[in-house]
Amino acid sequence: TVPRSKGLRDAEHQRASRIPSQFSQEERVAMKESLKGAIQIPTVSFNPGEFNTTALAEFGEYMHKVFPTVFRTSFIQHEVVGEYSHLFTVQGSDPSLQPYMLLAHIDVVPAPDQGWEVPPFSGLERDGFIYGRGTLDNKNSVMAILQALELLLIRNYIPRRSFFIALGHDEEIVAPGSISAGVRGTWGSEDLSPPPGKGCPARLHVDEGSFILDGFIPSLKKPFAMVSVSEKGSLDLMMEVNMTPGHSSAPPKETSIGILAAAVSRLEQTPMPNMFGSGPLKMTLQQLANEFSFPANVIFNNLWLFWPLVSRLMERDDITNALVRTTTAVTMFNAGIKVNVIPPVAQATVNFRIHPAQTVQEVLKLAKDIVVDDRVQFHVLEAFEPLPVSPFDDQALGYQLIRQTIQSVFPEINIVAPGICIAQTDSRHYTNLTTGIYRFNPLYLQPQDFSGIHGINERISVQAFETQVKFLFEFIQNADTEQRPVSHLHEL
Ligand SMILES: CCCCCCCC/C=C\CCCCCCCC(=O)N[C@@H](CCC(N)=O)C(=O)O
Ligand SMILES: [Zn+2]
Ligand SMILES: [Zn+2]
Repeated sequence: TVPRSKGLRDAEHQRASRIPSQFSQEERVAMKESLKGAIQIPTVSFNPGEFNTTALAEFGEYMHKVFPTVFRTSFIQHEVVGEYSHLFTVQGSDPSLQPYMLLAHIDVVPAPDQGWEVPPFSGLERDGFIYGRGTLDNKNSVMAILQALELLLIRNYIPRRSFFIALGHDEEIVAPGSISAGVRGTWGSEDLSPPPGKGCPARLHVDEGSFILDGFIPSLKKPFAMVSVSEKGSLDLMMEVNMTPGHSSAPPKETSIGILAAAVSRLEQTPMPNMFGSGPLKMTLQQLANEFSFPANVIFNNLWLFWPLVSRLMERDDITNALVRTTTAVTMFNAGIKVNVIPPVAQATVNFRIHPAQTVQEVLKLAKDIVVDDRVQFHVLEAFEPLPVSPFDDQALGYQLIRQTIQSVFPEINIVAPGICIAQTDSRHYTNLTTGIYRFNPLYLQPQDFSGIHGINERISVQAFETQVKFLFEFIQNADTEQRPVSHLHEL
């Protein structure tokens, strides 16, 4: 008999053992209640080393409670890393298949009650939405990943391809990241080659960092899925002015506050150069070109001619502006000790998000050239370069797995395009592990929803969360493909 081709056997195997992503009403109610419970635990991270450790510990116990099958399955190893991060190793039946990693984070940014329609840690459901800090960034992913795995295990699923689930507790802190440090600790130090029996380090990461984008570009009526294949760099710059304090009844021409305020104002009034045309954005727009209505479709199909117009139009909106340049955000200003004392010191912190066409050093020099005042001292608090672009061609197995799952779970979406994450994610800590780092949250995002991320009234629809669980339920099974990276195939 003629042996079946591996591909055919693989497809047949996939179909034969496929578990349909259909959930009972009881399971659907349980999953949304589990998310609500997660939101109610205030796992806030404030500054390096400043976390709500009580809440983080409570969250660890909560996961055991709502996902019992995950924790009692023999081929799943659970490790606590850095006291409050969690690393799950799900051992597949075919150790020859390179594993992948699903990333999410447990911690959330603070959320003062002010402006919220419901208390930010209530997890209340209103009009089909679950409200709360972390519903989009990023407890939805934490809970969806574990929920999908729990539902698969209940249905006697055994993965063929191993995978890791890394749930960090300090993603919102701009710092080395405990879970990635913990992964290094688990798998070995620098080269991240694991000790024997630990399996290969992951070759594909899926993390937060993009969505199915709906309504972000005028004249693009249809939503499209943008998979972030890179992310911007970041520079946290503290500027400081020191002066001799004194009695405010005889003030100098300029105080430290006045000098620094003028410097900060110059930075705000002098945007960094528009870098449109370099980086993933142009690829994103070229893939979208035919989705635009006339005359936009002509413009986006001829960016060689119309790029000056497009780059100017993208500057008008804060979010698309973030795609074409390094952004400058003055986020902190501290000065003054008393109303009748000349302030001895003024400090301001500026958060730059660096466009992939620039480097930390270039931005630092540009900032100094804009400030042009030797009385202003520059202190770099934290900085990292824009990330490399992950492969997204037809041979990039990781990207294609995501695309395949998007098309099966969101059949109405006919464009999946590579893009760049305008924010940062923990995935940057894994660049020495793999080139296959992708950022995608399988849910629709509209501009008004984006304002909830780190803002007020962050919320996710019950339907969107259920679909996110479905996506992961499908993705984990899709990853069981036997396809292996061969010479012309990128590693996972
Ligand atoms: C051409 C199409 C238009 C594209 C519009 C993009 C819309 C925005 C989409 C996604 C943005 C991602 C936001 C979610 C991820 C945020 C992750 C986060 O908050 N990270 C923090 C932590 C930083 C760190 N760990 O160092 C941050 O970025 O500050
Ligand atoms: Zn996040
Ligand atoms: Zn965040």
